[in-house]
Amino acid sequence: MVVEEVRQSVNRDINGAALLYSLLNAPWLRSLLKVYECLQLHLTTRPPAVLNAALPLVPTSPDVRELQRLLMSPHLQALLSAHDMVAQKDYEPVLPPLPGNLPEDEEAMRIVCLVKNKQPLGATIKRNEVTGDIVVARIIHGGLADRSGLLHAGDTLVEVNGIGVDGLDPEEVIQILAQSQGTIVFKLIPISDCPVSSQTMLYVRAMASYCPQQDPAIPCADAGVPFRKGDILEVVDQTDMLWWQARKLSDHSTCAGLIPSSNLLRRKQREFWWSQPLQPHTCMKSSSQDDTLPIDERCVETGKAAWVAQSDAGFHRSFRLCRRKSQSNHQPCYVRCPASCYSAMASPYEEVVRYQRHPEDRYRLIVLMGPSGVGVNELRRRLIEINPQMFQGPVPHTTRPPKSYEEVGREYHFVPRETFEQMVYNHRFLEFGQYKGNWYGTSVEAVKVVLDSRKICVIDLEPQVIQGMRTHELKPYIIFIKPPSISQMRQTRRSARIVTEYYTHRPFKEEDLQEMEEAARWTESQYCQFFDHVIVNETLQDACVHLLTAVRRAQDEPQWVPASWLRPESQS
Ligand SMILES: Nc1ncnc2c1ncn2[C@@H]1O[C@H](COP(=O)(O)OP(=O)(O)OP(=O)(O)O)[C@@H](O)[C@H]1O
Repeated sequence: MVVEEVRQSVNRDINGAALLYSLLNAPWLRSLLKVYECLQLHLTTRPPAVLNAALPLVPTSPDVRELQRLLMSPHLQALLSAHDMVAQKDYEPVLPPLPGNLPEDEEAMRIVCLVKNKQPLGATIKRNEVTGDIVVARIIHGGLADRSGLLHAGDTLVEVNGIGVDGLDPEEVIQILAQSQGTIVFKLIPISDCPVSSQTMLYVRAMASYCPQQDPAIPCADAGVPFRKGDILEVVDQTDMLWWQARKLSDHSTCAGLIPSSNLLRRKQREFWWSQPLQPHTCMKSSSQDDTLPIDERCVETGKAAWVAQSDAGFHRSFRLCRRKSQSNHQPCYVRCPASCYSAMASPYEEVVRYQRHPEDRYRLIVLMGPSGVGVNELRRRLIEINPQMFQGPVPHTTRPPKSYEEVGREYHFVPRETFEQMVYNHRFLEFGQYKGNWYGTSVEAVKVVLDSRKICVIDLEPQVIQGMRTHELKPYIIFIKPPSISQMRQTRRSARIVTEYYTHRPFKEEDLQEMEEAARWTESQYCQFFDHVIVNETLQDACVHLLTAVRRAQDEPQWVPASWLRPESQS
């Protein structure tokens, strides 16, 4: 502009010196030059802080330099720019204008507009039995209505999308809601005392399965959360005595749903149990009644050759009850027992917490379980063989006299019968049984000895003993070894040998495979809630790798465990 002005002045033949003088004296040019000088100065020297509060912002401070660096980093710049984009966005659709015919007592009314997207509304309604009004019964945690913060349980509906709900059934109101597209406009009388939400953050493991679609008592089946035994649930609201709100951890859903409260589920379990035909609980029968059955000494004895050879490696063929039934007419107890003869009725939800073993803590006990013949012993043996310095089995107790090649405390702890009985009386055995007049058992102390020696104790147990061994002392990590499909077993078990009742090894027969599959299915249906991990034993090599990985995870990664294990006063 200056140049242009001078050019025009020259064209008009005006005294150039006078013009230049007046130009340089022009206040705007002087100001401009001052600004320029200041900028030049600040390029070389940093400005001092004007206020004391601004002192920490002087760029020489390392904090400020770091902040500057952080703010300049591309991902933060991207975040800020994303924020700006969102902040400037005009949201669609535009809500309709408020209805003109607002009632006189508009103070008591509230107009709520919600934009319906693909999610359900997340609220249930019911009729107030006394007044006949349609009221909001429940707001589902994390749902559309909850996130709006505008609807509350107890609000009385007056209109939905301009249609008065007076005299309508809740089902008819639901129809209006279901048919509405885009926005839903509620006219409602808000509840006077908005109840304080009693949101809890409780994690539980379901000990029973639940299907809302099959429960006629649930207030709204669509709002129900189906779950299976063993699922971890995050309970977010226990306000209602009967229906809690929870979400399944595996669902990654933000919206919760309805689950029966602990008391209600227990009641449902009991009702289900009583509705079942009466069946004898053969699993409760004392094993000592029949000396030929309770313990199959083949399980204890047949591994003898391998055992002695490998005892340096710390491997014992473990002691187990009733692994392979004899040729008697006894049915295995699982055929007769109703599914509900276990503890789910006592506490259908088990409170759980995330537990990560501290490197200084004892290792968690590793428990392998599986139907007879599936390969539990084989996998245990291989695991110990891989690293005998790390893995070890507990030494069992017996009342039988030692054999010539046996060493006290190596193969067995040989104890008198009275001692054994005293140990039984004091609940010192995880598992015990009798065979041919002698008692055998695996004691808690034997397991603790291994754990105290900073080794990982690997043991195989029958599922019936799960309840008793789930203690904070042992913190067992239970791995279920599952058979693959029968056709895969036919392939993989071609050269495998099954231990039979006559001290012999013979090839697997078709009925062995079927029995194994059936037993696995039954065990899983009854006990899957206790399984921390399941390994399908198709090929031994793969199963071994999976087992090693699972054992490492159990010791080094966070796992869900019963909350009672971590309470110091726990007597679990
Ligand atoms: N994945 C597999 N592939 C081939 N053979 C296998 C596999 N797993 C196990 N076996 C073989 O099957 C036979 C039975 O295994 P194992 O003795 O470990 O069974 P178990 O589960 O301990 O049952 P039990 O206590 O009744 O003996 C063994 O000969 C074993 O080597």
